[in-house]
Amino acid sequence: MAGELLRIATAGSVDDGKSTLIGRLLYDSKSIFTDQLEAIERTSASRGDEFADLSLLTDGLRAEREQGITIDVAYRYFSTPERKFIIADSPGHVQYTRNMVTGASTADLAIILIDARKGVLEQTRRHAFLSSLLGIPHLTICVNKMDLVDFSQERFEEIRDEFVAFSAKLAVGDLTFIPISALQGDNVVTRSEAMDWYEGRPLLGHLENVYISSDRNLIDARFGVQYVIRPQRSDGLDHRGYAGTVGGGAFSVGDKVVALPSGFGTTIKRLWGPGGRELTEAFAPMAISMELSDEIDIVRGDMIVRPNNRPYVDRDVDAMVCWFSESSTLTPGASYSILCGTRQARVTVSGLKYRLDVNTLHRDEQATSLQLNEIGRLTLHAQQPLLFDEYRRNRHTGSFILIDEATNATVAAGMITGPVAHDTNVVWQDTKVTREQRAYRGATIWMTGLSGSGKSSLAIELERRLVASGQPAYLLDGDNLRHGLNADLGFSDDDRRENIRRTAEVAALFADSGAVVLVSLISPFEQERQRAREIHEAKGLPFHEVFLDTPLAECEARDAKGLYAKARAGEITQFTGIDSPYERPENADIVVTPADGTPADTAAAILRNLGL
Ligand SMILES: Nc1ncnc2c1ncn2[C@@H]1O[C@H](COP(=O)(O)OS(=O)(=O)O)[C@@H](OP(=O)(O)O)[C@H]1O
Ligand SMILES: Nc1ncnc2c1ncn2[C@@H]1O[C@H](COP(=O)(O)OP(=O)(O)O)[C@@H](O)[C@H]1O
Repeated sequence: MAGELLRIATAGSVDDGKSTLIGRLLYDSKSIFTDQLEAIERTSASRGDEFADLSLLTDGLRAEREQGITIDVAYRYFSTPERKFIIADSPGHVQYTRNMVTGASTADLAIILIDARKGVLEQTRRHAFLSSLLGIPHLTICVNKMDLVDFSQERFEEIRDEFVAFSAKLAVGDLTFIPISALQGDNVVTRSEAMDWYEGRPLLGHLENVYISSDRNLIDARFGVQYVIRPQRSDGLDHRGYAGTVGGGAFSVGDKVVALPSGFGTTIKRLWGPGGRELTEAFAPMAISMELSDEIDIVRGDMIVRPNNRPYVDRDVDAMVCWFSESSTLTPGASYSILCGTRQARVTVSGLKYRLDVNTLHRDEQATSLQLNEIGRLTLHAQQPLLFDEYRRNRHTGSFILIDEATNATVAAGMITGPVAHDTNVVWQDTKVTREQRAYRGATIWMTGLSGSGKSSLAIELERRLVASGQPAYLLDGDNLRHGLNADLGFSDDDRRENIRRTAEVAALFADSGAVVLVSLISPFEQERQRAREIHEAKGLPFHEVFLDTPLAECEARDAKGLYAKARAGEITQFTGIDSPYERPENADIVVTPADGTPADTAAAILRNLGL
């Protein structure tokens, strides 16, 4: 735990004693330079104050830093033998929401100050709501100025109970209450003798011990490409690499990865950490660079992930947004540039669902715009697919900013709720006939492989044999579906995904009716094949994935349709295996190679194998 970094956000109004508290933490943990300290003591003494006014320290520093900074969040650093700390101090004045959203979005813990005399105020509720919206895992409520209420346990408990009653409505993770006097130092760094009824740790002890390791998302490996490093012979580092920040999980040398949105698969060859140190493993939130085993086309804004754990790749997102701009308002139909991870795209506000009153949590569904500091739920439509997770799952890959293209100003920060949910007014209609009552039990046999790998030949043979044996069977061939159901789709990655999705849905309907469905579709993407399986399994239908593992060279030599020749000549583009990816199945139920013989031989073996 030693040396682990804790990011702290503070919230409170000017009078709550926030600056004094921060000053006290710095002062008592001996992180203030002596000369600065003396100056403060002199000023305080000249004012006749009994205690050194520590707010002078942070306020002074802030004033210096603020020049030219539009969003004024001051960061203070200090450390103890246990931990390192960064405090983002967002001023409590009118810009509170914007500042807090900016300063607190990466915080592990938020400190909310309550004046013991005043109790829970509207702004306390607002700060608690923002902390919960920002997904800050730990919330520490410091009931300050306890010296002014005679260190009363009763008053402390009254405030605590009131806050707990309110926060029950919010998604607050870990909640801690500490009675303090920032001015006199009670329960800040050392235990208060005046409040022996309080049995918990003082604030600093709490900050040193709060358990944060399990807050990080260690499961979803995410690496957004920030820069492409090109080979430069002069510096000896003659390689192509990708630099960025690990936004979740961990990556090791040798890991299988895919680059999104292209879907090209490869492995990690080398990793470097800060200062060019070579690593065997890198994890969030390290800034690293990565070299891959294959020269694949990756650009800034792409994301490197594991094949079996991918973010959403979608053009439509549903999000909570905080509007930052003083000079403009957010209205549906307006377009902005979105920066989501390292990816930049053009988006249009496709809908404003409601504006949220942060004080009452009331949702105004009649709202038609968002003004400065207002928060709303909306949908965005991007011109290119975005790569994202839900904010509550990953704060790094689930957040974004909106930029005004005309002024280049950041006008909003957003937290992604998820991809846009489809029409929720549609209810599943159950029918009266159960699968058991039908004469035949259906299933889907899904053939995947390169063009020319033998999918259609095998599927035709399977269908012929099944029908001959009296089993209803039906062939869904990619080429044929593209003449009708999928006539609107081309061969872009997105269109192929939609092609696979539709075909999987139709296959599941046929299978549900009792037919054995033979699907013959290149279906180049692992995630969509997996989705096809899930669509079947959700309905209790057997799904068998058959991978026609015919080498590209062999498919190209066959070239029954002359398409490879055309693709090589550049007459057709996005051709699978040539300039469009094919992700080899990781979990196929059956793998067929040319050595297995004719389609008739293979069909017979498969039917035997499946007991059909
Ligand atoms: N650019 C490009 N890439 C791949 N295939 C192409 C392309 N253009 C046309 N064709 C022909 O379309 C057939 C593939 O369609 P699918 O629906 O199976 O493809 S996919 O699953 O959506 O990737 C495929 O049929 P098969 O050869 O039977 O696989 C091709 O004949
Ligand atoms: N097992 C096999 N051995 C040799 N050639 C085959 C085999 N299966 C298919 N072929 C031939 O390969 C070509 C492409 O087959 P096809 O079934 O149309 O593939 P796909 O549907 O995957 O594009 C055809 O000329 C076909 O006769």
